[in-house]
Amino acid sequence: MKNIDISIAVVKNTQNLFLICLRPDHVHQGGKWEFPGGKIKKNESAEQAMLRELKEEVAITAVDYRLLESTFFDYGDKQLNLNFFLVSQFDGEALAQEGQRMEWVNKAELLTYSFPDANAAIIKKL
Ligand SMILES: Nc1nc2c([nH]c(=O)n2[C@H]2C[C@H](O)[C@@H](COP(=O)(O)OP(=O)(O)OP(=O)(O)O)O2)c(=O)[nH]1
Ligand SMILES: [Mg+2]
Repeated sequence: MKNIDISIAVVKNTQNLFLICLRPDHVHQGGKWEFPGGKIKKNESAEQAMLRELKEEVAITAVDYRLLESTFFDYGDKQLNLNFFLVSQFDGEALAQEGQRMEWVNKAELLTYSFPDANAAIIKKL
């Protein structure tokens, strides 16, 4: 099976809080918390996908951002290439667009939430 390309936005606000959302139960890695993001579409760059997913899922526009890490992770049922961006400035107010639970949490709180295994390394580095 082909690897699936994913873009993820780690959004940090001016109070050093991170934006996280709860994945619905029925999806891959359901019931885990996540950073907004999703699959990169055909003919789209990792950056474009990150910008699109942020708008679609939480209605904000990234202004200042950089690629933190691109990494491969094998879940057994799915193989992913994940591109993690750190968004340090954005326009708009984050609002969950898909009815998902959404929270702003500090670094210490972040460590107490359950994330997909692919996130462990990046969360340690934040
Ligand atoms: N959004 C997000 N996905 C993550 C994270 N960590 C992680 O392993 N994943 C995995 C879970 C999924 O297999 C994949 C993301 O796909 P997704 O379900 O969000 O895709 P999407 O937004 O395009 O959703 P859809 O339109 O296909 O329903 O990456 C994370 O922090 N955020
Ligand atoms: Mg998504």
